[in-house]
Amino acid sequence: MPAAFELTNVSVERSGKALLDDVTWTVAEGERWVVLGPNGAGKTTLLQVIGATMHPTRGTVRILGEKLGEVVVSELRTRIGHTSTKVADRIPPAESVQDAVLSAAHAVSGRWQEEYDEEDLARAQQMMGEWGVSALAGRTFGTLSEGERKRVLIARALMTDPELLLLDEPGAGLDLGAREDLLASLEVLAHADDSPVLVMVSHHVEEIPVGFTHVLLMRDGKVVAQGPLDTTLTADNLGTTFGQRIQLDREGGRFAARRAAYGRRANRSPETGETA
Ligand SMILES: Nc1ncnc2c1ncn2[C@@H]1O[C@H](COP(=O)(O)OP(=O)(O)OP(=O)(O)O)[C@@H](O)[C@H]1O
Repeated sequence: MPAAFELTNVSVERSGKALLDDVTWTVAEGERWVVLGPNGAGKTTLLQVIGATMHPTRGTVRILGEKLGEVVVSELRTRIGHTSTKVADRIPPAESVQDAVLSAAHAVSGRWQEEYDEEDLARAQQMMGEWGVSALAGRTFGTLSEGERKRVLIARALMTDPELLLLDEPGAGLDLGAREDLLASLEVLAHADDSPVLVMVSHHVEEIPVGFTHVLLMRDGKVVAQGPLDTTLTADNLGTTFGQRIQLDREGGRFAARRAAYGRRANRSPETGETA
């Protein structure tokens, strides 16, 4: 499989602080990754580098066959869908949901005088349908609940049929039902053959949709571990990432984690549930 993106010895420094510290990471087409780590680990910074909205201080970044520093980033960004609170903040509260999705076709956050054709409108309506927000098409973005907003942002991110989709904490702020609904939709996306490469940032293993294939664990700007979910998402690796002894359980492809009880062995087999 060709690489969707490739980071080699990437560091990002700001105000003398290493936000990313020597990160090397390759993601191939067809893979679905989750990036986990505590607050301040550098997850959002990492997504900004992959989304071509931040340049590294050191190292090499290749995204969708293009090398950062040698490519017109505005063109590269049209091939990448990105959802985050920053993207949400750029959408005017008075923008209709339909225009919030449609305007992605011109990579603008507020519809103004751009021209949209029938194809654009059909695509926006299809995306709103697939993400369950068609009934909200006429509502203003500023009046949406957090769960509705998250779905509209994903519909918008998929509007341009991107090759790479970056989801920064899509489950944050959602109630149990809204989270489970979103996970079910992401599970469908993860299993679809024509889906883009997916990279999702989260704080919680409970938010990993079934169908995701790989995990990257971060702490203090560094990679703690990376690789296939089955072998890399272990209690030991989570413990190192979050600085605690962790008990990890897995059932039906979903994960659950909590602090390990004192004296208990933290490593529980994800397959059998038995402690090792
Ligand atoms: N411009 C900057 N100057 C200095 N420090 C910064 C700058 N931008 C971010 N940071 C710091 O870099 C660290 C990594 O930030 P980042 O937002 O990438 O972490 P994160 O893992 O996404 O955190 P969270 O889970 O809380 O969203 C944080 O400690 C943050 O305060």
